[in-house]
Amino acid sequence: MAKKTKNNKKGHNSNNKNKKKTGASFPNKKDDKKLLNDGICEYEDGVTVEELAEKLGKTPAEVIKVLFMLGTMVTINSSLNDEQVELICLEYGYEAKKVNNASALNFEDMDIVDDPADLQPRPPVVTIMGHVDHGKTTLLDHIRKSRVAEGEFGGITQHIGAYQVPVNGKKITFLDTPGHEAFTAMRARGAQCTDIVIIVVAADDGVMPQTREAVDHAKAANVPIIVAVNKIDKEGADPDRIKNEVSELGLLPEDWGGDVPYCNISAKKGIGITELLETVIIVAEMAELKANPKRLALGTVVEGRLDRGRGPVATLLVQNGTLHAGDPIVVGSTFGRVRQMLNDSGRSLKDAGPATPVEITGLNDVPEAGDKFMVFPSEKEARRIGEERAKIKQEKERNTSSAMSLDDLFNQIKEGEVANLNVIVKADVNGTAEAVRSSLEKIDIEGAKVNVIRSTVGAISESDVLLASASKAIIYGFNVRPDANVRRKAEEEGVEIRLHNVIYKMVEEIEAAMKGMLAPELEEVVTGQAEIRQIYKVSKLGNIAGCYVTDGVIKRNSGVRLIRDGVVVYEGKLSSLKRFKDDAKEVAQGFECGLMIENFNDIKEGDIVEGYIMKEVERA
Ligand SMILES: Nc1nc2c(ncn2[C@@H]2O[C@H](COP(=O)(O)OP(=O)(O)OP(=O)(O)O)[C@@H](O)[C@H]2O)c(=O)[nH]1
Repeated sequence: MAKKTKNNKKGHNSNNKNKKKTGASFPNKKDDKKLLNDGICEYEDGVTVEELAEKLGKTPAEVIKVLFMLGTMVTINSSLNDEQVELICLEYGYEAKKVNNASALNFEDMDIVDDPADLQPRPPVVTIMGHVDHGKTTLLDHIRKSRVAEGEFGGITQHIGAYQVPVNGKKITFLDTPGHEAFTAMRARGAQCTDIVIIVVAADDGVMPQTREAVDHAKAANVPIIVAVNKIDKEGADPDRIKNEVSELGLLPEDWGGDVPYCNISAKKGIGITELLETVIIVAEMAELKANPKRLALGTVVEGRLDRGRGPVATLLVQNGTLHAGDPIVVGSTFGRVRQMLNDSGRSLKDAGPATPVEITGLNDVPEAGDKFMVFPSEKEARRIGEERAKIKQEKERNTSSAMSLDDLFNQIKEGEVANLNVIVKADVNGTAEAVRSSLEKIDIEGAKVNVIRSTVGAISESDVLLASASKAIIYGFNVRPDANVRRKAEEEGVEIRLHNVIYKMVEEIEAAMKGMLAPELEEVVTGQAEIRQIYKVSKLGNIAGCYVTDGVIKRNSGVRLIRDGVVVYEGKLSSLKRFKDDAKEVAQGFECGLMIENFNDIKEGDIVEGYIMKEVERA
């Protein structure tokens, strides 16, 4: 993002409702002046006397007088029509130019083009990711504390969700929530704040599932990666082995001819941290990160919370421009005036330039992490746009749309919108995951290809759903299932999960979708889940599962599958379902039951029995 800051959030179609009256023009004071100097006065539909007067540097009374002289009576709050605006502008020697005001309302989607002369280098924003217990928090804490020792920043650090450290006269901004969940949740909301990702891998452990996930997420976000091999102080630590393992994830070390820097560190003992930070600076310099400190600020919410005493509090990361105390601001669908602005040492600030994290108060409501913010020239305008956005948000929430579904696919291919279908594959065993990946990657229909962004072994997790949502991907589960929470999350995010157990059928399904020939769909409806709590061995019959229905209902005649640790162990039918001694047609949530699965005896306590029926559904 060197010369042009563009947040191109696809799929965020401009909505007619967004084109309603929003008041004065695009909020860049400097540009406003320039436009006036060039002899042009930009205005929007519905501009009021007061707003136009402000733009022209006149008092409302002067503007009212001009119209009065021309025979029209208006008040300070009257909206002006095009002819009236033109007459007033003419009077003061300007040409009136009407601009579409939808852009100010959808400021996330605006092309922000800065004059190259205004651009200045800015600090990088860094996120630390890696497997559980590999030392992310220890590393973040160590870096945070070390800067206190440097004395430059001083004071006690506050946890506001992000902090800055000085390194050789430059600064680095760290986002303080380690792990890829937060990172992906932000990305899913269209917020791309991270410039560099540090992947932490423990030298005594090596590449683990979440290491892979973190690498997938960083790659999907297309940001430079630095690998920090941590815990090198530990006995048995073998940094070279780790380097080998990590490089197999497609992160070829610099000293092996690749472009990924590796740093050996001990977050606990503070070994190698200086080198790591210096590496961040070098990578940042290569990325030529720049911003325009002169424009009105815009950026992203890192955290939002309600403080009892102070009201809504938000941590904002300024990504371009400079935020000033007192600025009128729209944050997501909230608005206000920056009342109090604190840095990560709890110090009050008047101004905050690009890549600075600040905690502010003064908003009318609590925004969400990942929301975008933008400063506007007047509080009135901020209020109007904030209120309009809140209305639109409510409407959107009422008709949630899906991230991507097979049904959408053909239409989008036809319209040339989709060149690649992003897919996440989760499978029960490694061989299958690989086989599925390679079969899918061979599909090529009408130039549209399948792009497998993740293919791993294990149950479908919330992290998969978030990655799918962020990358508009479909999740394919191969002999694995999402649990009830994950299914709910997928519904919330509008992510489609397809479950299969035969590879060629899955390939056929995708090909059919791409060609627009999906057969009437049989949709599986999960009726409920029961947990096996006890096993009764009956010599003549086999194993009876003593279950507790945890969700929905288990029906006698439905299909069932046995799930162990998220993996489907068996699929079949029930051979009996009983409540106490009596046969039951169905048993509902909160009740106990005894059941047997036809031709299957290998049940264990803690296994989940999932009941499902197949229902034919019309395609949209
Ligand atoms: N010996 C040694 N131990 C370390 C080092 N870094 C972290 N640890 C220890 O490893 C454990 C896990 O560290 P955390 O920083 O909590 O790991 P994390 O990656 O943030 O873990 P989660 O927040 O659970 O994902 C703690 O007991 C740390 O003290 C290191 O460089 N050397």
